[in-house]
This record gives sequence, C-alpha cells and structure tokens, in this order.
Amino acid sequence: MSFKIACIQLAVSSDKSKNLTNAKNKILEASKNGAKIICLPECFNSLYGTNYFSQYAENIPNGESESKAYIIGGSIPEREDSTGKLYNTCTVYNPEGSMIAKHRKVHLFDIDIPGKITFKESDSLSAGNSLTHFDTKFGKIGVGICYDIRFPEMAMIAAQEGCIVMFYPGAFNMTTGPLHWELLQRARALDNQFYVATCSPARDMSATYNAWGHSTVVNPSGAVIATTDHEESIIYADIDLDEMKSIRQSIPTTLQKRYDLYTKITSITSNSN
Ligand SMILES: O=C(O)CCC(=O)C(=O)O
Repeated sequence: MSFKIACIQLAVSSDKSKNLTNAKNKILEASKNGAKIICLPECFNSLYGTNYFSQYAENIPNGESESKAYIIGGSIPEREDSTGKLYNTCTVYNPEGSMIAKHRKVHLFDIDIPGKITFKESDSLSAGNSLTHFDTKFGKIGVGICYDIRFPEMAMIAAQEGCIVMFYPGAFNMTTGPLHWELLQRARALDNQFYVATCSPARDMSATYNAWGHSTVVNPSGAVIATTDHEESIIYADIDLDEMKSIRQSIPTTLQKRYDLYTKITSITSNSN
C-alpha cells in the first residue's frame, strides 16, 4: 500500500490574509495532484519572530479547511485566552474538515551561537506538554515542530506507538540549516525506520528571519526521496508501507531493541516544561 504526501514550502509575508489565501490555493493544487496528506510550514500565517507571535496569534479551534486530504496545518501562534499564554501550535484536520489533533511545540527554540544566531522563543511562547500522534486511514502519523526534531526520544516514542511518518513543520535558518536540517531528518528516519517529512517556509531575504527552506522527505532507510531549494514550491513523495516493511525486515533493528537496558532514559530528569 502506498499513498502520496505533499509538503508546501510556502512564501510567507507580513500579510496574514494573503498567506491564508496562498496556503489554501497551494493545498488545493497538492490535493488535485493526488496528495492525501498535506503539510504546511511552521508559522505559515505570520512572519517568524518573537515580536510577531502575539500580533498574529489566534484562538484554536477557529479554522476552516477544504480539500479531500488530511491537512497538517504547519503552525501558527496560538493564544490561550484563559491563561494569556502563547504557543507555537500545529492543528491537523481530516478530509471532512474536523480538527483531529493539536500539537503545541514541546521543545522551544532557545539557542545562542555567538556571532551567528541568538533566538529565544521562550521570551514569548510557552511549551506544550504532550506528544502528538493521530490516526488516518493510511496509518498513524506523528507531528513535531521544528526544534522538536533535535530530540530523538520524541520520534522514538512515535515509532513505538506505530507511526509510519513523522511530520515536522519547521523553519531552520541559514546557520543551523546547512549544518543540521537534513542530517537530523535522516537520523530520525533511520533510527526509527519510518518516513520523516519536513516543511519549511520559502526563504525571504527581506525578512528579519531567513528560513533555510529545503523541505524534504526521507525514507525509512535514511535516503532523501524528495527535496527542494529555498524557493516557494510543493514537494511530493510516496509513502510506501511495503518498502518500510522490507527495510525493517532486512535490517531488523526495530525488532532488536533492548528496552530492558534503556530504562535509564526515562529516569533522567530533564528541565520540565
Ligand atoms: O534547531 C534549529 O536549529 C532551528 C529550530 C527552529 O528554527 C525552530 O524551532 O523554530
């Protein structure tokens, strides 16, 4: 069994309604081209930056959707009225338009590479506290947002839960993009012998944050099967469950795990969110 997915590398501007119209048109195009699960990029309705999140934030649920596909709605800044908190949130819709999952970015992007990039999402955002997997008629799917991809435990749990694809809407940058973007995707895919799909905004050199682009799909053997550069585009890939099965049979690491020896991982205390 195989089915087609699409990642829409959207050009995002400061004009929210233009972004929404553009996203809708591209979703319809991908759906017409046969994509059954369609992913939008991180922060597809707004420019990416801690000073923009509040301005563009929305309450969730609020959305509308139309196409014959599952939509992984990238992410938007979410405002929670009861607490006043903001989250970086991905909503997922089934082909009937009902929201079936909501992922709040769990690991916030706080980094400091002197002379290159300093970013502190936690200045304006709060972290989510749960992992997200949802059922589709094709199989179970997992979602993380951007920096979440750096944490292998999250993808590992998704694989354990039976996910066949892990989607990461993300907006890496001109420093960490060339360093780690593809490497992380291939690592997550190979470690877990499942598909990994990433979806970035297109690059805008006039914006304050320059996205790396390069939306990509990697197969369960760690090979890149679809990718692009930094321009606006849609990438497509076939998710082939027979291929996944045969990769898992040839090098059966998925069956050879020694969970009896890995118990320490769950007992290490991390900075809790
Ligand atoms: O991990 C990185 O290098 C980039 C992460 C990022 O841009 C994000 O989480 O939004």
